[in-house]
Amino acid sequence: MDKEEEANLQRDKPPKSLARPILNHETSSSSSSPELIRHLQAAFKRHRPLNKMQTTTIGPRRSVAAQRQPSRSSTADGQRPQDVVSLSQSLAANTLLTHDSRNLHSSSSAAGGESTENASITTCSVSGTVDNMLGGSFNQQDRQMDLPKPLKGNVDIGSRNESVSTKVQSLVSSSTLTSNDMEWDATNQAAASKHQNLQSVDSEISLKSEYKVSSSLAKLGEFRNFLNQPASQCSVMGSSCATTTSIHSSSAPMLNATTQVSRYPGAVPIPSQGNLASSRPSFKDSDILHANKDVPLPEMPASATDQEVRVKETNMSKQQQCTTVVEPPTLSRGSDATARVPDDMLTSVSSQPQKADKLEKVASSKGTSAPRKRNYDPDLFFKVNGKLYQRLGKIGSGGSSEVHKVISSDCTIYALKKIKLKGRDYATAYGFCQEIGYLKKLKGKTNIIQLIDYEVTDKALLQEVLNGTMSNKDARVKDDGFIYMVLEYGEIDLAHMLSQKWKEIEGSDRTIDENWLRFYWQQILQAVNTIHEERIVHSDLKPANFLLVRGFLKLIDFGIAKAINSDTTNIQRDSQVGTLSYMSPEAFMCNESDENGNTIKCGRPSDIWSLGCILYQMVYGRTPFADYKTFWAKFKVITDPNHEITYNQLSNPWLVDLMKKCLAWDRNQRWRIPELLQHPFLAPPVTPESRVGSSSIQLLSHIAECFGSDVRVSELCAQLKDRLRDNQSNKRLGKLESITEQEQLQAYLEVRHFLCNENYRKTINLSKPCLLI
Ligand SMILES: Nc1ncnc2c1ncn2[C@@H]1O[C@H](COP(=O)(O)OP(=O)(O)OP(=O)(O)O)[C@@H](O)[C@H]1O
Repeated sequence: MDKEEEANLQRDKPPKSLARPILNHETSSSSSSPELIRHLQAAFKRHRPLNKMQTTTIGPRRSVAAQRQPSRSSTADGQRPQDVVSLSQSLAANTLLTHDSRNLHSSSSAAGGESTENASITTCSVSGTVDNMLGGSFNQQDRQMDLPKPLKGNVDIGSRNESVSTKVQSLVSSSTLTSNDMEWDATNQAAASKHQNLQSVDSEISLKSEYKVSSSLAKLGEFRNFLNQPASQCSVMGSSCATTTSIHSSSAPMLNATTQVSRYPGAVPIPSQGNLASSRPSFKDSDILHANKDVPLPEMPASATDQEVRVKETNMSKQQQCTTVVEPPTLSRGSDATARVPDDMLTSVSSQPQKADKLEKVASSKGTSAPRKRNYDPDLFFKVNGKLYQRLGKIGSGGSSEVHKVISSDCTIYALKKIKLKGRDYATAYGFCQEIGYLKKLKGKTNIIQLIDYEVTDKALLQEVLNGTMSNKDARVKDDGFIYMVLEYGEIDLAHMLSQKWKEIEGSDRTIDENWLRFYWQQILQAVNTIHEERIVHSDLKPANFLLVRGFLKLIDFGIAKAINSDTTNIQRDSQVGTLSYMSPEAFMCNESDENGNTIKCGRPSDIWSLGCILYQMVYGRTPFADYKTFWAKFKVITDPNHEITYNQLSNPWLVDLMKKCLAWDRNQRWRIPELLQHPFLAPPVTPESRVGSSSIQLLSHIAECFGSDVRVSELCAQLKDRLRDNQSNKRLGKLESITEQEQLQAYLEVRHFLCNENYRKTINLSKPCLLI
């Protein structure tokens, strides 16, 4: 943040009563990890000093502003926090590091680097708590956390297009174990697993009270248990990687996961392998979204239906662990082991969950204040519908949520979005919950981030959202209510890609590569087209909301999206929404009356405006209103129909035209996406003449370059170019149109035709024309 912005921030600071409270995020594991272990870990993190791994990012995201009220909003949104994960093992002196591609850009802000770029306004309450105009909330983001110990290896995840390289290597070896208690016997995995579960439960109490090595050992057991239970070998698609995991059980269990960049279109199927595969439905087979509806998943029967009860586990959970006998998977020895463990074996709880839950319900209905106990460490895991997800680090915090990078039991990387409902009014919570509805609707759409699983702990709220009713309007959400969304993982967002791109360009005389621009602009258009076709207006389109997944952009964050009623093309909002720099004039004036007395509404054109701002930022490295720093300055200039946006001259005039088509002040003048996809910038009108002529000319230039030292060749090429440019010649070349798909070949043939001319050849002493071409 530069000084000027800082000054602006100070100036515009909202009164305390209006300031958005800083989200009270759950403490990460780092806060609860034993001090001693931390020191040990630090000693082994040779290349990365501990202090560098922890990033503090100032990043207010969206804010709510009363209409026509000055709003304080600022951000350093582009500052994607470090996504550094350390799966460390102090005891074994091994470290597993996850280095997300975002890490590469962690210190960079979004393109343009404007602190106000992502200052935003969001709907806080459908019922209109817009007075809670929010100022910047500064979320400290700690993307680092330590994982249990007996792991060795390293993870290096990067986005494909941004030098993606993903490699996960983890090794669990008995040699890393220092305690007999923890020693793993491949022939007795079930026993060991049970033993470790007990240890982890026992250790939970000691973890909270005092830092002991033994508690870490328990955690270690817990994590090892977690990883060990799924498939002995699985191919996994998630994020950008295909993961192959094999367990070598000849001497000790060895988990060797290699994750490589791959390009798998579509959602995230997990191919089933092994003799137990049938017991575990793939994502394709089972509609995970039924989890909270009519059809319960076989792998998460009762535990999946009542998270509230589950998190209030009493000592029963311990009992469950003691009484549950989980047969270990039949692992064939050697690297080709293909047995797959059903997910319901993931936690020992799931084998007898109903009984436990019932007992617990009884206990709680009698008012028994049984101490809460889980059979997993909440600092290390999230549990969604009975499935555990290991935390790998915080990816980011939005205005309303925190998003974590997690790994599932089958070694797939996901993003887990957690929204805290406590303290929110019902309507706001309802709005958050609607994101699930939209993502469900968009299931299977390849350019939308896919919802893998979800859980809303307030079942009544979810039911209302799914039913499309809101009878409980005045109620408040239950205490400790959470929404969990397990999402496809995106490696890097467009804001960071742009930032990176502009860093490369800055200081050179290069401009943005047009093909790069076309490639991503087309994907952006297609993603937004997908939602517009589903009658959804996103309302918060910005580079940070496009994530790169396996090389393709996908749209995220439907937190403030709205459905368009079937009898209209617009939506009506109760508050202004969006991110300031990308907000359309009508979004600023939503619900006000225009000069004809009509209510101003937002619809698809509002999204088109935002797309125009994104394109402008891609082209120029800054948004169209970047010079206007404060809310009021932006408001004034964006809502002024006479304001002229500055377009610096570009070599391709179509590009300027395209931006103008999106950024027309009058929303009725803006082009729709199907038109934009046909715009000459993306689909240049090619006449046969220009096609053949230009290709030939290019080829000639190339020839001239190759024979640069030979003046005669240069001269010949120059002559040929003139001939090609000649109208007569072009007309003749146009006759070759029948093979239009082979432009290069045509060009080649044409040039060769000229060079076959003996007179020309003579001038350069060529006996055979093919020597030249
Ligand atoms: N599926 C995902 N994969 C990777 N990162 C993600 C994913 N979903 C969200 N994120 C990261 O977390 C951040 C916050 O997520 P999201 O935008 O969904 O939350 P929000 O509370 O609605 O935030 P905002 O206020 O920015 O709209 C995103 O900017 C993105 O960096």
